[in-house]
This record gives sequence, C-alpha cells and structure tokens, in this order.
Amino acid sequence: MPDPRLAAHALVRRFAPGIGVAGIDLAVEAGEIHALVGLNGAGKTTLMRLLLGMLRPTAGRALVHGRDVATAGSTVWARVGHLVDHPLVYPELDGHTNLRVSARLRGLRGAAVRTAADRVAEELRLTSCLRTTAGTLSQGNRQRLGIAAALLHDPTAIVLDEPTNSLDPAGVILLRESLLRRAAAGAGILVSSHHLDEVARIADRVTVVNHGRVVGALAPDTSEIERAFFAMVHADDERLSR
Ligand SMILES: Nc1ncnc2c1ncn2[C@@H]1O[C@H](COP(=O)(O)OP(=O)(O)OP(=O)(O)O)[C@@H](O)[C@H]1O
Repeated sequence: MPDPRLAAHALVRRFAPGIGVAGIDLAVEAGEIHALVGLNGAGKTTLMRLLLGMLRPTAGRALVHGRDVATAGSTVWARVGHLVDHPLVYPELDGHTNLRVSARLRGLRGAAVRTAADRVAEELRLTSCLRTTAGTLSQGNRQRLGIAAALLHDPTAIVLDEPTNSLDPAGVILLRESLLRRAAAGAGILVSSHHLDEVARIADRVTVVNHGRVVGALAPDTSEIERAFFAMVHADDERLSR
C-alpha cells in the first residue's frame, strides 16, 4: 500500500503552559477526507501545524507524502495545500494577483500560473473579487480567496483548519463539492470543523480529539452525530477526572 498523504506517529507537542498534542497517531490516505473534531483547545490546530512543519514536535514524527516534514524538500511541499490560522492573502494585492503569487509560490510557471488562477477562481466563484484589493474584501470572500490559494495547484495533500469559517451557505456548498471532487481525484484531505453536520456530509472518517489525544472515531453516518460526539468527549473528561 502506498504511503498515506499525511501521517502522525506518536506526535507530541508540549507548550510552556501545558500540552497541545499529547501523543497522536493518525493517517490521511489518498482519496480520503479525514475530519478532526474536538472542543476549543483540543489540539486540532496544533496537530495540523505539526503535520505542516510549522511547529516542531517535542516527540514523535510527522510525515507528508511519506517524508519526514523536518527534511521534506520543495517538490514534496509543492504538492501540499493548506489553510491554517489565517487565509494566506496579501491585503494590498487584488484577488487575481494574490492567486498568481500563490501559484508561483507553489512552483507553477508561465501560462500554468494564469490557467490555475482562472480555473480556481471559477471553481470557487471568485470572479467578482478578482479586481478588488484583498484587504477590502468581506471576511467570507477573503476566506474563499485563501481557500482558492490553498487549492489552486491541485495539491495531493490538503490541510484545512475550519475552512467553513465565515463562508456563506453558497460558499460551504462550493467548498464541499470541491473537496469531494479532489478526494475522488486522489487527494488526501485533513479538515477540522465544529460543524458536525457538514463533517458528516463530506468525511470518510471522523476522528475525535480531546485534551491533545485521539479519543475515538465517529462513523459519518452516525445518527445524531452531535450527541455521539459529546458523549465521547464527556466520557473522556470523566475518565481523566477520576
Ligand atoms: N503557541 C502556543 N503557546 C502556548 N500554548 C499553545 C500554543 N498553541 C496552542 N496552545 C495550546 O495548545 C492547546 C491546543 O490548542 P489548539 O489551538 O491546537 O486547539 P484547537 O483544537 O485547534 O482549538 P480551537 O477549536 O479553539 O481552534 C490549547 O490548550 C492551547 O492553549
């Protein structure tokens, strides 16, 4: 079996005030949408930042396309797309220039830059934002632009931290369709969300994180998935408080 697109092996990240990630094993396979759910502060963003090499682990390993993130080279990162923390958007540039800059940063050159920018703008219905300075866009349109910048080079490993934040219902649907299409084409996608209904619609696997650890998995077709989520988290809290 080929390497997972993304993998965590006994990943730990401690911070001075406490623990962010306390020993997580996780894999995101090709063709899969893998959702991370957890309460605020559970460790989802920290795990994603470790998988993207934005944070160094205290212990354990993070792999992207089978390579340790600490030593992965530019050809490996050129096949990764991410939106973690804030959309990677330059506020003083217009939408189209932002997309072209992103394409270049991802290694695209020549005519491929414009083609990729135009295609993703069409896919995420961004055409009306292309001539507008990004800093003056609404929060939701800035988020769409950030998602477009993360996806325009057709990455095979995708990491999106709460991508539906600020999106309107039309944006949520466009993102859903885009991720399903990309997974069907072989991308491995890790996505965090607080919207369990949306997660249930798109995810192949739902991993529940609590206090920096994986505490279980929910089948996406679980009826009353919110109730099942809270039951799992509360059971873990109870175990820890004993
Ligand atoms: N740079 C940092 N310095 C200190 N502590 C941090 C840092 N980053 C994260 N933490 C802590 O690590 C824990 C996990 O945070 P993280 O942001 O990963 O959670 P999360 O699941 O993404 O939460 P949310 O749903 O609120 O985005 C929290 O206790 C947080 O305070």
